[in-house]
Order: sequence, then structure tokens, then C-alpha cells
Amino acid sequence: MVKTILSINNVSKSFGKYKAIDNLNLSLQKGDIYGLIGSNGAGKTTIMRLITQLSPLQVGEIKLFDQKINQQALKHVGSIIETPVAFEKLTVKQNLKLIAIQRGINDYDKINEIINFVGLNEKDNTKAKNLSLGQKQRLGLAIAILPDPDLLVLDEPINGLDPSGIIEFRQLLLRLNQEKQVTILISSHILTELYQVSTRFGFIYRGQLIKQISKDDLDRVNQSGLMVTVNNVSKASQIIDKNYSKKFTVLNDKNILIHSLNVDSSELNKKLVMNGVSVVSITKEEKSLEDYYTNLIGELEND
Ligand SMILES: Nc1ncnc2c1ncn2[C@@H]1O[C@H](COP(=O)(O)OP(=O)(O)OP(=O)(O)O)[C@@H](O)[C@H]1O
Repeated sequence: MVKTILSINNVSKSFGKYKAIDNLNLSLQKGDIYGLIGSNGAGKTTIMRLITQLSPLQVGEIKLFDQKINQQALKHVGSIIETPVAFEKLTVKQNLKLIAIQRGINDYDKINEIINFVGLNEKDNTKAKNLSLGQKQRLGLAIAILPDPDLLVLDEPINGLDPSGIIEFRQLLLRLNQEKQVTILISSHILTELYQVSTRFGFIYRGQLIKQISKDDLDRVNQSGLMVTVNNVSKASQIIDKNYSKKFTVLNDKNILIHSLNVDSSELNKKLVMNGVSVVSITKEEKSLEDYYTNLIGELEND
């Protein structure tokens, strides 16, 4: 059964006369890794601050685990929003102990388990202020997951990480999601990375959710077809036209794009070669999340 973890209903938020969030509706189902995408100032952090009650709700309703947000429900939410929350003068272990005391967690073995999980075992006695940026992000994640949250809210958690740090952080998130069934709301401007972790995407534009799409649907929409590279496009296009009832576009003197992936490329290859066309390649042409986002925003800004 699909279980709704978070639902944001008709939420608006203004700062003075400026409407930062405008009648937003969004929901997360259990197991989602929901990637929140939008340009600078679109409203992503504001949404996350409203969910975690760092910012008071003005209009609309937010439900966590099917109840109105309250302190009890928030105990099941971990977050990294803006700066990580560690105390600089405390060590990694002391920071986690403090959170354990605050949250009434008596099982101190769990602290070591989490330190291992986020890969800070060699730094457990290092003060937070002496950690590298990536290690600080890991400590932030450790603090967020110590209370075993059902929902993690992560605002640009991979900012500033080096390439291997990004890969490790991604693996941590996927493990949390798959092994501990944690639902995750995550924002990032690194769309290639967001694409790799997310199961659904929400696009925020000027405080509004302008589009929501699952990864499967995105992949379907983004598969733009088969790119056929040949030495003779006019002959090749006649063969394609004669044998396939598919739309295609001759892009230049070497390339033809067939607007479908539902074509057997080895059969096509054989037909072309048998008719004297020499085939350089036939490749699947897929667009990226970034292409999708750029198109979406481009359409809005040209309206
Ligand atoms: N406390 C505040 N007072 C006044 N304006 C605010 C406040 N917090 C946010 N805003 C405004 O609300 C809008 C949304 O900001 P928000 O931080 O949510 O954007 P964002 O999508 O997270 O952007 P970024 O990708 O740059 O982090 C911005 O125009 C911002 O200036």
C-alpha cells in the first residue's frame, strides 16, 4: 500500500510583500527519493524550512505521517538545511552523544554504528572545527540519521564535496533508502547527481511546483530516439521511409534521428548495409535531466 509520508497542501509563504512560496502542493510517498530542482531563489530552502518548522507556516497545511506537523512528528524527521548543526568545539563522538541525550537515545553502541555508516571512524575523536568540508557534511548526515528518521530533508547536501565524496554520499543515501527505508527530500543544483539518486523530481519555479515527474516517466520522455550515422543520408532516409512507419529527421549530411526507440537497430543496420549504405553507428539518443529542466524553464520564460 502506498503510504504518504509528507503532504504539502496549498502552502504559501510571504516575506513582507514578496511571495516566496505560492500555493504549493507536493507529496512524498514512502520510499521516494524526491529531487527538488529550481534556480537560485526559486523557494527550495523555504519549503524545507517550512517542513521542519524552522520557519512558521502562514497559509495552507503540511502533514507529516498523516498528521499535522507537530514536535512529535518532527522527531521522525532528520535534516541538513543550510549550515550543518554540529558544535565546532566538540568531537564527532561528543556531538553525536549530545544529540543522543537530547533525543533520549540510550543506546550508545548506535553512535559507533552511525559513525561507521557515514565513514567517520578514523575521525571520531576529531573536533568538528577540524573536519574537512566533506567530513562535516558526513557529520551533518550522522546527526540527521542518529534518531532513525523516517524522512530526511537535505538541502544541497553535496555542495562542496569532491568527486569521490559525492559518490560516497550518494551511496550513503541509497543505502539509507534501501536498507533503512528512509524517504528522502533532497535539493541540489548538481542535476547529474540528483538524477542518479532520485526516484521522482519536482521542479520549483518562482515558488510554484511547475512540474512533477517520476524518473521512469522522465526517462521515457527524454529518450529522443535512434541516431543513425551513415555515409549517404539521402539513400538511408529512403530506406528508413520505405521500411519503417516512424518519424525521422535528417539532421545533416551524416546523421538521421529516428524519433522512436522502437526500432531494432541490428535489423536496421542490416537493411542499410544490404542497400549499399555504409553505417558508422546507430546509437540510442537520450536527453539528460538538465536538458529537461532547461526546456521546461525555457518554455516558461518564453511565454
Ligand atoms: N527570511 C527571508 N526574508 C526575506 N526573503 C527571504 C527570506 N528567506 C528567503 N527569502 C526569499 O525567498 C526566495 C526563495 O528563497 P530560497 O532560499 O527558498 O530559494 P532557493 O530555491 O533555496 O535558492 P538557492 O538555490 O539559491 O538556495 C528568495 O527570493 C529569497 O530572497
